[in-house]
Amino acid sequence: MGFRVAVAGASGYAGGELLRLLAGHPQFELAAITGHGTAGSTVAEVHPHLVTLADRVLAPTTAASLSGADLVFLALPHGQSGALAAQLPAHVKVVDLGADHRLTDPAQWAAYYGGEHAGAWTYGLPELPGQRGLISAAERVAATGCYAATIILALDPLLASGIASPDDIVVVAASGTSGAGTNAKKHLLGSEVMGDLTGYKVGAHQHVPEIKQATGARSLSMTPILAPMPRGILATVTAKPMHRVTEDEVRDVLIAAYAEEPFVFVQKKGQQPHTAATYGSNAVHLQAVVDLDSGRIIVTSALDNLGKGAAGQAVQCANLMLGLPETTGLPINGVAP
Ligand SMILES: NC(=O)C1=CN([C@@H]2O[C@H](COP(=O)(O)OP(=O)(O)OC[C@H]3O[C@@H](n4cnc5c(N)ncnc54)[C@H](OP(=O)(O)O)[C@@H]3O)[C@@H](O)[C@H]2O)C=CC1
Ligand SMILES: CC(=O)N[C@@H](CCC(=O)OP(=O)(O)O)C(=O)O
Repeated sequence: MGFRVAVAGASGYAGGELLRLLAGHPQFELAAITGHGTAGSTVAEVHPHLVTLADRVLAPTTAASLSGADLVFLALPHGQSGALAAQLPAHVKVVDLGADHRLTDPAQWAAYYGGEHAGAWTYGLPELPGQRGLISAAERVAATGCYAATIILALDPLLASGIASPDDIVVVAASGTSGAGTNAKKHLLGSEVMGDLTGYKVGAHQHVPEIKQATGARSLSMTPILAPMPRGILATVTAKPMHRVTEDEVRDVLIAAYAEEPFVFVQKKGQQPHTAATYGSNAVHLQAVVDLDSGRIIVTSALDNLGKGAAGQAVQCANLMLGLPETTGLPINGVAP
């Protein structure tokens, strides 16, 4: 039996990637698709790459237009999901791609986002130990942030195994420009982004509390960098080992943590993850080394911010919530070159 799914915020980058995945999903039928300023436009006008949906028209984003679906994906700006989700009937399952329902601590929400805290939902990262069952049983799921997914998947096995200290974790991570959404266009003109690297939100990125909440990290410093590419995140996660460790020991921790995971790939020794290798897929590529000088553990992690970082993650959660095989409709191989 198939399911009817709806997408709110379908004109955005995350919404567009959702439409692309849902159009190829064998068990999902697209019910409503909605936009805000673009309501009334066709998909051809906002996403010319989605030719099989070209004539579909975006409805306004209202509870009434979304309520006919079995499951609704919300791909709206921060602060817009809470009120809308509260108006949806209880029998409609919801996956929120935004941040509104990720944090359990209202004080952390206030510190990093501001405004009223909408309350926490089940956190949508199936690879976290114990989380898959919770997602399967949930009616409402808050999918991960894009940086958060990249970093949590690199860090959690280190902390869960006790091989690394939860204190003094340092992350440097570069993101493609689609991470900033379509509204950032004016500030992300190609002529300004091409040939440039810059840090932003340095020392105060909103995904820090999310990563700490998911992994139990106690102290984490994160430096995000805007990279001149449309998609992809590469994170380097550097942690202090609890005792002297070898590269093989750290790699074994990652390999054991993800042995049964369909979307997480620990690279062969000597290889490093490439963002381009994850484009268009729901895969995460990881590698671990031990720093020759400091002895610190360095895990590098790459994914597609619109794939496993957003739309792919959301579809993975939706599959679980609807009792489908988790990998249904999700590409594992990337697109290259
Ligand atoms: N981009 C990414 O890599 C990731 C994004 N996310 C999250 O997904 C969500 C969407 O992100 P993204 O697609 O990048 O953002 P975009 O800015 O590209 O898209 C935002 C969408 O929300 C709609 N919208 C804008 N304002 C309002 C409003 N006031 N009320 C209702 N709808 C509105 C827009 O409609 P219209 O265009 O018609 O005005 C558009 O469909 C965000 O919460 C983001 O943080 C999560 C992980 C990764
Ligand atoms: C390049 C860029 O600006 N990226 C955004 C990603 C934010 C995002 O998508 O946030 P959520 O995943 O929490 O929804 C940023 O760093 O804020």
